[in-house]
Amino acid sequence: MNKPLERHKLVFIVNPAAKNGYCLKIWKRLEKKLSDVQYEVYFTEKEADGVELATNTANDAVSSVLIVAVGGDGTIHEVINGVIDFPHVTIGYIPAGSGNDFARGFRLPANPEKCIEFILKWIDSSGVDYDAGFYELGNGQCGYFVNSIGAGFDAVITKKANSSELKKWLNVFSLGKLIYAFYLVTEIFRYRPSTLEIFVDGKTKVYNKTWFVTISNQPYYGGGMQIAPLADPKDEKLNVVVVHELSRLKLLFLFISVFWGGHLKNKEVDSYKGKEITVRFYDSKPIHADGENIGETPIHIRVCPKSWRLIQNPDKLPPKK
Ligand SMILES: Nc1ncnc2c1ncn2[C@@H]1O[C@H](COP(=O)(O)OP(=O)(O)OP(=O)(O)O)[C@@H](O)[C@H]1O
Repeated sequence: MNKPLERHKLVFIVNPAAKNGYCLKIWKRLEKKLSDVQYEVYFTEKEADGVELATNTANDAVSSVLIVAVGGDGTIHEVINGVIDFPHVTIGYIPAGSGNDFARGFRLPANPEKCIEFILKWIDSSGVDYDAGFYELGNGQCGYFVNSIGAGFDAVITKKANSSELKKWLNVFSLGKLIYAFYLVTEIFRYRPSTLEIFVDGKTKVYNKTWFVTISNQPYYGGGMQIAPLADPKDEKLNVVVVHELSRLKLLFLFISVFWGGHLKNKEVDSYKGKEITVRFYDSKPIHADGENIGETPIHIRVCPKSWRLIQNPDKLPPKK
């Protein structure tokens, strides 16, 4: 007989389309590891299903529930948007997407099988409370993010990558994350940097010829780039990084140094922390939240301290910055 869990009801929300359909194969392998555990599983069928399934699961649960998202950063983004501030919900995550920056930033195992073992090992622990960010666009559209928000050039790259046929082919060889590098090189000659006005906790800063600004809860985005090495999802602040006034060639080199966080040494890169941020470009620019395109600037953002809980190895938390 399947073993009932002590603390939690266990529910999986699987995006079979993540990693261009490879996620479903990953799930079939994971099922074998769950043969003596009681659980429910739901599959997303289209965009935003993850939000609805997570909210319904939280509303239906009579007591503590562990909701495990299986997919990429878009899937965990949707699941957390569905259950933020539900005190009886704990989140688990199994990385089965192309980029998997959430797993990197929150120090979860990169291998899906290792990750399910990890979740089953820590399932009856209390979990760890983390911050999220809340955003609101000029048109009133709003939501939460757990990795980062980016406005400007990086959102252009994300937009291209998300609708790319090439990404499907790269995913066949597990190289899907290279898509960001590809569009970085092709779009750098088209993009026009412009003036950014940013309000952080009551102070205003203006940057000329700005390529992009990111507001991060954890350090990684774009498939392993350490854009905000100082971001800490437990410090009740968000990390702003502005890249401005540099040549196209220097920007290319800067993106290489982003993989180890070396870009912060450049005078054209400004990094600081804040709790409440408004971003306005003189001409409106696209925005992504956790790698999903959400609209255009202006955008207002604030930190939501300790607003969701993650199943985590208490000895291996993201380092304090
Ligand atoms: N059944 C489905 N068919 C098509 N799209 C879906 C389905 N279920 C969810 N989606 C959408 O798939 C999108 C991408 O999912 P996700 O980000 O998890 O995978 P990925 O793009 O492969 O990974 P990553 O974001 O880590 O690169 C999400 O925006 C989600 O709304």
